[in-house]
Amino acid sequence: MTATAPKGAPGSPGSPRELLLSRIRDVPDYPKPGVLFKDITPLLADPAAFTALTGALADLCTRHQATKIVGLEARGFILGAPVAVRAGLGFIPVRKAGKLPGATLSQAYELEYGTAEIEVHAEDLVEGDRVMVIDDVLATGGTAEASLELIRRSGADVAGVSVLMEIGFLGGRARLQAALRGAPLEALITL
Ligand SMILES: O=P(O)(O)OC[C@H]1O[C@H](OP(=O)(O)OP(=O)(O)O)[C@H](O)[C@@H]1O
Ligand SMILES: Nc1ncnc2[nH]cnc12
Repeated sequence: MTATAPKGAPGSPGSPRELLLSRIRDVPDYPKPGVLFKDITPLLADPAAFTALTGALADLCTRHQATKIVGLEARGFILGAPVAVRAGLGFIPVRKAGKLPGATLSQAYELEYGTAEIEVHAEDLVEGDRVMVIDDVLATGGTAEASLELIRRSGADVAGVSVLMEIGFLGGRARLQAALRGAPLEALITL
């Protein structure tokens, strides 16, 4: 007799992971030669997949007792806002520099080439908050690392970082270790 994984088991056909994976489109050489871009727009367009995704991320927020959600511009907004609604938590946007009207905390970080800067409204995160960072992709980890610096500088605690997918060979997990200070980094899919 041949053993088969039950429908819905992790990694089996029909599992939530397989559903999500099947809705991520690979686009070679975008936005520049040599990059395999992971396009989530097919997943966003599929209500069953989008619902499964936001439910899984909201469960992580509940499990880690988050009290606020930070979403990283721009794709982290698309995921983080419905996750916040599902988890019953407030949503805090971390934006690229120059987009927020109030007093901000800013953090510069290294990209593959050059530097970038992200900001959060200073009043949005305070001591006592437990913040879950939500994004679609963890690649080199530079963006997530800068967001953790912002959260720590605000006085808030980090409940974790939760992403749809981690591109393992780019080393983001190792880069984030120090900034996580033991908080969990979870990816629904590791590539
Ligand atoms: O781990 P890293 O190497 O920092 O890369 C991951 C980040 O890159 C992408 O955002 P991008 O800056 O392309 O912006 P977008 O969401 O506005 O497309 C992605 O949504 C993550 O935020
Ligand atoms: N390969 C990739 N695909 C989608 N988003 C990304 N952000 C950083 N690297 C990426």
